[in-house]
Amino acid sequence: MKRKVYTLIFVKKHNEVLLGLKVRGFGVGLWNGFGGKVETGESIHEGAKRELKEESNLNVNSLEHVGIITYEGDPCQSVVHVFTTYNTAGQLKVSEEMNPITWYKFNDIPYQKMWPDAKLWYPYMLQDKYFVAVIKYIGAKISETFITPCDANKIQTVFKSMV
Ligand SMILES: CNc1ncnc2c1ncn2[C@@H]1O[C@H](COP(=O)(O)OP(=O)(O)OP(=O)(O)O)[C@@H](O)[C@H]1O
Repeated sequence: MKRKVYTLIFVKKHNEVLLGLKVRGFGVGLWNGFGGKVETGESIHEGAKRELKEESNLNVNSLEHVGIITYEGDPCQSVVHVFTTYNTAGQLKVSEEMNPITWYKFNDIPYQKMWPDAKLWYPYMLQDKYFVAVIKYIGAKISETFITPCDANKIQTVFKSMV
């Protein structure tokens, strides 16, 4: 079975993270990082940079790969590669996909208006701790989870085996 491959990028500064409210498509009405499907012919990093630009107008040189989330069951079977960055260039702008775009303090993340799995792995992402997660959904509800911290070398090995 071929899984859809997605990227999810979190722009961070000090104790704040940039989130956008999804105004169309998958996860509409929920706050999320920036990202989308990796397209044929582009690398996962290229896809991540393109989506960040399309959705927020921000440019980024280097992204840190901090997590891999595998989603089982509904709403779809997918792999999401999670990246963070502290370094962006350009003027932040809302887009047709994300509006508004807001800095949220780490202790004020709107988990009640996000995918239900977010609160399980954001603590890792916010602390730049590498992690691997498997989340199984039945309909809109989580039925099983497995989340573990992972050292940076191991996650790179897993990542390379997937690309
Ligand atoms: C189920 N639990 C989940 N929790 C948090 N985030 C999730 C997620 N499942 C998918 N995601 C992210 O949601 C975005 C969808 O993007 P989506 O709009 O479908 O992709 P893309 O921009 O390519 O679509 P267009 O076809 O161009 O509209 C993308 O960032 C992807 O990483």
